[in-house]
Amino acid sequence: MVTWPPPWWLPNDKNTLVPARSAAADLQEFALTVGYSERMIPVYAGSHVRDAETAQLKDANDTTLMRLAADALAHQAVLMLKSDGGRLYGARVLGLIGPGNNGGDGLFALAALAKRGVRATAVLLAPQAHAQGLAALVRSGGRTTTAKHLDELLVDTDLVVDALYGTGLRPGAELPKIPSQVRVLAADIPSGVDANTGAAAPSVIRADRTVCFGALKTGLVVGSGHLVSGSIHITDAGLTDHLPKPDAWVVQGDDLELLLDRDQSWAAAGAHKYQRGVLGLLAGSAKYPGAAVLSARAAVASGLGLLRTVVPEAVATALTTQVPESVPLNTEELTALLARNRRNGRAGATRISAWAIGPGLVDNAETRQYLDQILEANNPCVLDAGALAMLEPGEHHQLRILTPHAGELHSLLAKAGVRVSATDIATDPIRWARWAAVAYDCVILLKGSATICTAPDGYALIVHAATPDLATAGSGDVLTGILGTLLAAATFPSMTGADEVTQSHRLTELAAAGALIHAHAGALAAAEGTLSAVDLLQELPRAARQLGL
Ligand SMILES: NC(=O)C1=CN([C@@H]2O[C@H](COP(=O)(O)OP(=O)(O)OC[C@H]3O[C@@H](n4cnc5c(N)ncnc54)[C@H](O)[C@@H]3O)[C@@H](O)[C@H]2O)[C@@H](O)CC1
Ligand SMILES: Nc1ncnc2c1ncn2[C@@H]1O[C@H](COP(=O)(O)OP(=O)(O)O)[C@@H](O)[C@H]1O
Repeated sequence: MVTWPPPWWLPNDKNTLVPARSAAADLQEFALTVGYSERMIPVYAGSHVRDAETAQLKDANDTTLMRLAADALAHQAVLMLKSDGGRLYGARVLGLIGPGNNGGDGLFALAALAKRGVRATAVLLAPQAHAQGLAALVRSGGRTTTAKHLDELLVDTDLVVDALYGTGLRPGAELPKIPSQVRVLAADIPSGVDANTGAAAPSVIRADRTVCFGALKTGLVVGSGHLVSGSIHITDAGLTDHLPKPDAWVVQGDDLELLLDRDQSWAAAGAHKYQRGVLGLLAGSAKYPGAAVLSARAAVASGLGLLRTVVPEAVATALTTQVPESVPLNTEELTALLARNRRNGRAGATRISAWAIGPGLVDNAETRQYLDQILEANNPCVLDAGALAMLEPGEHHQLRILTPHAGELHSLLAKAGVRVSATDIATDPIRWARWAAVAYDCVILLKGSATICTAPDGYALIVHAATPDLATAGSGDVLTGILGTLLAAATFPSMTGADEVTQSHRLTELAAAGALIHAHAGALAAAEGTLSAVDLLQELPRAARQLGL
C-alpha cells in the first residue's frame, strides 16, 4: 500500500511537503523491496555491486575476481583490435591506470594482451597502483610510463583501456583528455561516471565499449552514463548470492509480451471493437491543434478499438479530417458516459476504458472542468503536457501514468514542495522520478534518451531510445496515444482484487511497453532518414508487428 504522506516527508512553514534529510536512504530501501524477473535485465547500484564483490572475496588479497574481469576486458580488447581487419601482434594498447581495483583490472588485462604480442603500456596516473597487477604486467613484457608521456603516446595508439576509476570514484577526479578519434574500452564503467546514478563529470572519458563486471550498474543505464558507455558487455562473476534486490530493470523488445501480459480473449475472431478498448482523448487547443491529431493518430495506429475525442472547436474539424476513425464526444454525451463509468466501471460498449489527457491542452476553466469530471470517473489514464500543469500532488487511488520530461518533472516536484533543479534531476533521474511517483501517487514515465518508468514503491523499468532523433516536436504526443491504447486494452488486477502495489507494477509495465513500442518505431523511422512525429506514427504498425504484438 502507498502511504500518504510518505514517512520521510516533513511539512515546512508554508505547509507544503519537503523531503526529510534521511530521504535518500529511505528511497533506497523502497527501491529494494520489489520483485525479481528472469527476463528483464536487472540493474544494481554500483556501490551494491562493489559490496557484493567484497563479500564474494573472503581474502582481500585474492585476485580471482579481478583476473576474471581482466580476462573479459582483454577479450573485448582483442575483438576491438581485430575489427576492421586490424592485427593483434604489435598493436599498441595504452592502459590508463588508477590507484584502486579498477586499475588492477586494467593491469591484468594489459598483461594478458602483452602475452599475445600486443605492445601494452600502462600509464600510471596515480601515486600508487595495484601491486600484483603491476608485477603481472612486468612479467609479461608490458611497459609502464607516467602521465607526462600520455599525449605523445596517444598519437600512435590503436586502443585505450580506461581503468582509471570504476565504482570507487569520488567527485572531483582529474581525468586526462582523450582525443575523440582514439578508440576506448572502459573497465567496468567509464571513468568519470557515478556508478550509482549515471551522473558524469564534464571531463568523463567516453568509451566505445564497456565491459561491466559482475552486474549491470545503474550508472551505465541512465543519466549521462549510458550516453558515454558505448556498447556494454556484462561479465558474470557469480555475485548473485551477494547482491541485493535490483535497483531497476532494463527492458528490451523481447520483454514486450511479458510487460503487456495481455488477456488474449479479445484477439479471438469473435472479439468486437469495444473489447479492444475505448479510449477517450482530451487534448488540443487553438494554440496547439496538431498535438491532438498526433495523439489521436498514434492511438488509432496502435490497434485501438474506438477513439472518442473531446477537443475544442478550433481542433475539431482538423481532427475529424485527419483521423476519420475518431468519434467526437459532446458535453452531454461526455457527462452521460462518465456517469455510466462511475456506476458500472470501465467495461462495456457504452463506457470509456481509459483516457489520454493533455497533449496540446491549455489551462482554462473549460479544460479544468473536463479534467475534474474525467478524473472523478476513475478510469485508468495517461496524463501528459498541459494536463501535468493542472494536477496537484496527493493520494487518489486511481490508475494514472504521468509522462513528464525533465522540465515538467521539475515543475511537478516544485508543486509538491520538493525544490530540485533540472541539473539535480539530470544527475539522479531515477531518484527524482521516484519522488514524483510518491508525491502524485501514480506511475511516472520520465522521458529522455533513457525513459524511466517508476511506481510509488520504487519499482523501476528503463527503456532506451535507439536513436536521439526521437527528441523531436510531437514525439511525446505520439507516445501518449500509444500509452492510451495500451491502457484501454489492458485488464487490471484491481478487477481480480489485487492490491495497489500489484496494480501500480502492472501500470509501470504498461508504461514501459508503450515506451518500447515508441522507441522501436523511432528506430525504424530513423533508419529511413531524419525522423518527424508523423514518420514515427507511420512506423507504429510495423513496430508493433516486429515486436510480436
Ligand atoms: N572489489 C573487488 O573485489 C573487485 C573490483 N573490481 C574492480 O574494482 C573497481 C572498484 O575498485 P575500488 O573500490 O578500488 O575503486 P576504484 O578503483 O574505482 O577507485 C578507487 C580508488 O580511486 C581513488 N579515488 C576515487 N575518487 C578519486 C578522486 N576523485 N580523486 C582522486 N582519487 C580518487 C580512491 O582513493 C581509491 O584509491 C570496480 O569498478 C571494478 O573495476 C573487479 O576487479 C572485480 C573485483
Ligand atoms: N536525447 C534523446 N534521445 C532519444 N530520445 C529522446 C531524447 N530526448 C527525448 N527523447 C524522447 O522523445 C520524446 C519527446 O517527448 P516530449 O518532450 O514530450 O516531446 P513533445 O512535447 O514535443 O511531443 C520522448 O519519448 C522522449 O523519451
